[in-house]
Parts: sequence; structure tokens; C-alpha cells
Amino acid sequence: MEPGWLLWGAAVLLLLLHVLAELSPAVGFVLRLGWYCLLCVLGSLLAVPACLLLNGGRTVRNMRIIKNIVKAFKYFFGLKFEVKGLENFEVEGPAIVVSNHQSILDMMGLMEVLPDNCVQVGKKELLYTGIVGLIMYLGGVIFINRKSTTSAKMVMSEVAKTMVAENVKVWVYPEGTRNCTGDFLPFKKGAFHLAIQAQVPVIPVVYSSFTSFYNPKTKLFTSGKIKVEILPPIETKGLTSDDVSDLTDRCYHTMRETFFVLSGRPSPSEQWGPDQPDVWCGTALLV
Ligand SMILES: CCCCCCCCCCCCCCCC(=O)SCCNC(=O)CCNC(=O)[C@H](O)C(C)(C)COP(=O)(O)OP(=O)(O)OC[C@H]1O[C@@H](n2cnc3c(N)ncnc32)[C@H](O)[C@@H]1OP(=O)(O)O
Ligand SMILES: CCCCCCCC/C=C\CCCCCCCC(=O)OC[C@@H](O)COP(=O)(O)O
Repeated sequence: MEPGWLLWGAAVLLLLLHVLAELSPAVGFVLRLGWYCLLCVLGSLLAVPACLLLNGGRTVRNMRIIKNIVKAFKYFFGLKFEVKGLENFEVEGPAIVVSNHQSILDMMGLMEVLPDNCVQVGKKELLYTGIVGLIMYLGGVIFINRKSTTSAKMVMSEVAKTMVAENVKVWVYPEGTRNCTGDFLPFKKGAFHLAIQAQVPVIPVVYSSFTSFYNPKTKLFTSGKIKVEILPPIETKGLTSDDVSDLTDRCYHTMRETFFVLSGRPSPSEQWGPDQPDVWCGTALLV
């Protein structure tokens, strides 16, 4: 087939998809989410050879390449990020970064602010998403088995040693799963054990609620603005395993307060909580 016909075909298909998306929000939602996944695949196809050629294999240095590719994604979805507190990442040496996790779209917000030498903790199932799993592996993502606390704890204590030896920051989503209820889930303790074991600071990062522009339940996915705030580091020098619960609570409360402020909602009240989910952000795609 001639290239001219192919271009015409692609243009007509795009127009058709656009009309369909306008006619039905549900179709628009699926198309936009599908487009996001396709961008991840295409981005990975670009990033894998770049990472292999420039850095030779699995290394945190590949995150720079991945970051620069992913940072372009937001323009396809009309998303804007307003970032405050980037200077709080400027701590000497390793640290644990903790942030709220609302959707697979978080990857864009993550790459928007990701400091150098920083890897994420992810569920091991992500490794099996083909080329996207491969790029996560090459970027140095630490995969854990959430179904086995013993195995996850073993991986995390190994990380406590290597992050100090290799001067790497580790980004953990302490809710342990995607949550778009408009509030926080209780925090798991792994990130805080890790910070205390390695005696490194915890840097909390908070993203405002997505609920005004993204809601899988009502099939809403429009353009929108996300406020991001990097909070001052919380020191853990001298803390012991007895302090894990206190540290977890402190981070949870500080981050939750900030979340409500950034989301332009009144301060947390008991009527808003994960027990009364308004929005569910999990998708069947990445279980
Ligand atoms: C170019 C295109 C690109 C496209 C692509 C690019 C991609 C490049 C970006 C990738 C981005 C990925 C992003 C992934 C995002 C997720 O995959 S999020 C899901 C995975 N992450 C997590 O789960 C992290 C958070 N979870 C934790 O930290 C959990 O604590 C653990 C470690 C998994 C354990 O789970 P659990 O057993 O359910 O949790 P928990 O109740 O906290 O612990 C049970 C007990 O063990 C204790 N414990 C926990 N951890 C420890 C420990 N380390 N030591 C001692 N005791 C411990 C607790 O204290 C608790 O005991 P008690 O205090 O109750 O007595
Ligand atoms: C041969 C494999 C076929 C599978 C093809 C899948 C293609 C996937 C393409 C794009 C996926 C985009 C990945 C973006 C990375 C986002 C990571 C993420 O946010 O994972 C969710 C995880 O934090 C929590 O999972 P749960 O909420 O507990 O569930």
C-alpha cells in the first residue's frame, strides 16, 4: 500500500476515534487509558535500546532516560503539574521517598519530580508486562512479592544495605496499592522499617486528588491540574525498630493534611475515609 493511503487511513481512524470519544465518555475513557498504555509501550521501545547502548544494562542511571521520555506524556492528556518544594530532595546521600498512589497515571507525576539516583519499589507482577516490565527492570525497579511478607521483608532489608553502599534513594508507595478514594489508605510499614534500618531520612511527597479529572467508576478522564508538594525530610538517625509505628503515623498524618490542602478540600473529617469509597481507581489491566 502507498504511504499516502496509509496516512489518510490513520487520519480517518483518528477522527473516528475522536468522534466516538466525544459521543460516549466511557469510550473516551477506555481510549485515553489505552492510549496511555500504548505510550508506555512505545516509550519503552525507545528507552530499551537507549538504556542498553548508553548504560549497558540494569542501572539507576537509566531512570534519567525513562524520566525524559515519560515527562512528554502529560502533553497528550492535557495534564499540568504544579510542583512545590523540589529543594527538599537536595539531601546528602540516600533517602526513602514516600508518596500517595492513586492510579497507573501516577507514573507521570513520579517522573515529573524524580530526583537523580532514585529507584522505585514495585509489585513483582509489573515485571511481566512485556517491554514495559523490561524497562522497569533496566531502570532498577525493586520488585517485591506483596503476597509474602517474609520475602518482601528480605528484599527490603537487602535494599537497606545496598542503598547506603550505592548512594541511592528509594521511592515507596506506602499505601501498597492504587487508591483513588479521595483519602489515604492506612500506610504499610515497609518504607519506615527500611528508613530506620538504613538510618536515612524519609522525604514525603504528596499529589493532590485526581478525582476532579479521573474517575474509573464514572469513566471520567479529562485534562486537569495536579499539585505536587515535596515536604521537608524527616530524620531517622538514632531511631530504632521501636519507633517504626510512630514514624509511620507521623508521615501519614502530615501527608494526609497536605493532601487535603492541595486538593482544595476542608481539613480531614471522619466522614471522608477509605471506608466510604467514592471513587475506585484500580483497573483490571494491572492486577
Ligand atoms: C518509558 C516508558 C516507561 C514505562 C514504565 C516506566 C516505569 C518506571 C517507574 C516504575 C514505577 C513502579 C511503581 C510501582 C508501584 C507499586 O507497585 S505499589 C505496590 C508495591 N509496593 C509496596 O507494596 C510498598 C509498600 N508496602 C510495604 O512496604 C509492606 O510493608 C510490605 C513490605 C510489602 C509488607 O507487606 P504487608 O505484610 O502487607 O505489610 P505490613 O502490615 O506493613 O507488615 C506486616 C508486619 O511486618 C513488619 N514489617 C514490614 N516490613 C518490614 C521490614 N522491612 N522489616 C521488618 N519488619 C517489617 C511490619 O511492622 C508488620 O508487623 P507489625 O508492626 O504489625 O507487628
Ligand atoms: C505479555 C504481557 C501483556 C501485558 C501488557 C500490559 C501492557 C502494559 C502497558 C502499560 C502499563 C503502564 C504501566 C505503568 C506503570 C504503573 C505502575 C503502577 O502504577 O502499577 C500499579 C501498582 O503500583 C499497584 O497495583 P495495584 O493497585 O495493587 O493493582
